[in-house]
Amino acid sequence: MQNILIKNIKGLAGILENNQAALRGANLNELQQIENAFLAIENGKIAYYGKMEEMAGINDWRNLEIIDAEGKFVIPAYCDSHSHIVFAKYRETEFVDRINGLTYEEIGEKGGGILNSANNLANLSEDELFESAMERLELVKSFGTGAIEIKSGYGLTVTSELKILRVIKRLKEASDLTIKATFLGAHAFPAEFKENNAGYIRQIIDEMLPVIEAENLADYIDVFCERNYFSPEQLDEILAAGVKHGLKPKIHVNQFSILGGVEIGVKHGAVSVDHLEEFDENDTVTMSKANTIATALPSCSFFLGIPYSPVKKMLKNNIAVALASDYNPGSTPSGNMQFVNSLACIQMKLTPEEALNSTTINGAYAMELGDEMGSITIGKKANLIITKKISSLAYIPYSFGENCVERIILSK
Ligand SMILES: N=CN[C@@H](CCC(=O)O)C(=O)O
Ligand SMILES: [Zn+2]
Repeated sequence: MQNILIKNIKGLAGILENNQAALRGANLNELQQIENAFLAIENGKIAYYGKMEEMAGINDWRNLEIIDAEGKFVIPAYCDSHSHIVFAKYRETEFVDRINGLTYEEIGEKGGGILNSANNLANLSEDELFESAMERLELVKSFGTGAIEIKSGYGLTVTSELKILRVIKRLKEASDLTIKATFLGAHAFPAEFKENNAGYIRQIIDEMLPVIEAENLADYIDVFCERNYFSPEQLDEILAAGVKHGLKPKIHVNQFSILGGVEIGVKHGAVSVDHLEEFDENDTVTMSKANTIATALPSCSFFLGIPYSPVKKMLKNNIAVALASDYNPGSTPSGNMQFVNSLACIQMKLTPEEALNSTTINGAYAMELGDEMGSITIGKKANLIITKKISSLAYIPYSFGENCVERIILSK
């Protein structure tokens, strides 16, 4: 990567030195900023930054791309810690079904939903899945995403789950985004295991996990713990097996109902527990004492018309909160993290600063990438957004639907 000097930056925001963990409570509202700044990138890393008048520090001007960012902001690229972007087809017919009165849960019960996506995916080749997922990665990159977690979960057979994870492994190599892979074989019970749940769980534990470990196909294990999907007991069993195979949990819990999944995730050392549209006092107590990050997915609430996760209350209780897209064909057909910031402010009442920190540094920690990216920090990877000319940082969530990103700089 060529060395880069960005000069005349209107506002360099998201500066964070000497930080070692996800931000909590009032710290999430702190967004350190330098006006009229410069930032220098050497060998893909943030080498120096400061006020324009301090720019003399740079001594090697050879092989240097100079970017004039007058009127523009430089912020960390978004870290999207929850997505399902390897899928076969969008599901807009279910969208129309919902407009006509069916609920997301009723569509799932009729064999639509996740099972529909699994049927669509079964016949596609690894190459076809790779091509469409690469296009989605380019799309989210254009909206400012620099790192993303991608789940399997639309396979639901040994062959198809491994196929998806092999696609994600190829994406990790081919894309300039930083990618983490999550095994979500426990996304739904396939129709043939409807009466024999234990049989499918045996496939996950005895046939999928050993191959995943042997081929190093995943970083995390996920389970959709929900009524009609996986019970708390099944969650417990699958997480224990995943941990034995070296995978840390990052799980789907409390989307529609509270079944005790948060506590089980924390017990197994989950990096994050995700969704949390439903969240009670027990969950609050558990999460305020845990290192586990609470990841909310406001675009899913927006699209399905379900409650927004009570993140403002979580912040008051000192819980580490991240926000992610949940990009998938069923509940969230968008991976636009600027829109996530808009919903965070408009619907969840976060400040623009809290929203930005939740989608950058805390998103990075929710993928165990907090030491490498997610903030403007000397020595971190230069994963940055240069905005268009905008009046203030609050303009980004305020101008929902607009793309405020002019350029994204990424290094892996
Ligand atoms: N809720 C479970 N999984 C996905 C949606 C899956 C689908 O509808 O295809 C989610 O996180 O929202
Ligand atoms: Zn999800």
